[in-house]
Amino acid sequence: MRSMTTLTRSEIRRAPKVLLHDHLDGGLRPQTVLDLAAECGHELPAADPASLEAWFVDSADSGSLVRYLETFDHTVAVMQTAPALSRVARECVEDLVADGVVYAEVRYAPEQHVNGGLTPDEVVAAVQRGFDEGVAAAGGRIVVRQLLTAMRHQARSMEIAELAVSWRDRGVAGFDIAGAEAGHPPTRHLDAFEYLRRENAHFTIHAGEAFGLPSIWEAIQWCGAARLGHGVRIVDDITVRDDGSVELGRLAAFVRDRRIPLEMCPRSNIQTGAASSIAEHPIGLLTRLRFRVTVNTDNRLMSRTTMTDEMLGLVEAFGHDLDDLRWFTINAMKSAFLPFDERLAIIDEVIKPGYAALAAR
Ligand SMILES: O=c1[nH]cnc2c1ncn2[C@@H]1O[C@H](CO)[C@@H](O)[C@H]1O
Ligand SMILES: [Zn+2]
Repeated sequence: MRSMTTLTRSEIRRAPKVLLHDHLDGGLRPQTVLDLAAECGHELPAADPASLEAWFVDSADSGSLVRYLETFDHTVAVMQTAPALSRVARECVEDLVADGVVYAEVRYAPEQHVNGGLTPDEVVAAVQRGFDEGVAAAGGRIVVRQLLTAMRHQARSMEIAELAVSWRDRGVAGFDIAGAEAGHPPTRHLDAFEYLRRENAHFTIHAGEAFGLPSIWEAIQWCGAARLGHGVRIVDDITVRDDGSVELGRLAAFVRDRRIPLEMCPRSNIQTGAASSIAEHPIGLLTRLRFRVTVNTDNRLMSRTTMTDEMLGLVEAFGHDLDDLRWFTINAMKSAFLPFDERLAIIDEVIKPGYAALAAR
């Protein structure tokens, strides 16, 4: 896997990338947070973009998911009007295009954006407007879809699931639950997941990040999740012996056998304490064991990251080459909540030629 010459940041940036796990309210530009806070009169912990960015990163660097999530109070507070939501969505697309992302599913919780009087439906419309503007300005270099998240400690998942179904042909590709994991098992929202299954709708579940195997097991075997948000704790069901041999427990074997995609977010996991460093992150083992691993950003603001940074970190820690990055990217595109023919078209017409062009240099 170690190539003769290590990939440079600029090569990785130019490589086509696919992003399945990115939070809209975790990816704002610091200057935008400042502008929107000034407009709505929200008080922030810092007054210039550099200090504000440092505040988000330092506060998120807490070693705990619960404290990591507290930083979202400030981003969510400034995303309460249609123009604010559209601006954040448009800039998100611009930033992903600059990062070399060719397909993205961006998630957020509509129920958190109704404090200014918008209905959840108006929230989704405002975000879609921003995505459409960003995609049009990028001249078709990216395809973007929304994932609607319900907060796992709240009780609005059924309503948000219905919203996802009502928007499914207008830019929403699926559904998710997020928020503090411990004490809020996915089965609390079983009615929403059962409804989505009856509707032939797609969903992923944040599971196995701050809590272990029971959460992953419920997400897959009770709720029917098509993908796992993070899923890092699946390593608790894998034994690596001193002689290097590996044994998978039944759940880990099921996840690998069924090719259940893992939406892995290495830098975010280091901040929340789910992993201690990139080199020690379970993504190394899971990649070696050929789980369906995908690489993601989670929260570009709080983790001061991009897809290029995430992949560069993996290249540095594990010696990955262009073929490995292509493997992560095709894994992700195969796992997208987009119709099969559209996934195939992006793989054949964008991803494969993009990597071939880079390899030929
Ligand atoms: O890594 C994560 N784990 C669990 N929840 C998260 C993570 N990142 C963000 N959110 C939560 O998802 C909401 C909607 O986007 C955010 O407001 C945040 O509370
Ligand atoms: Zn997440």
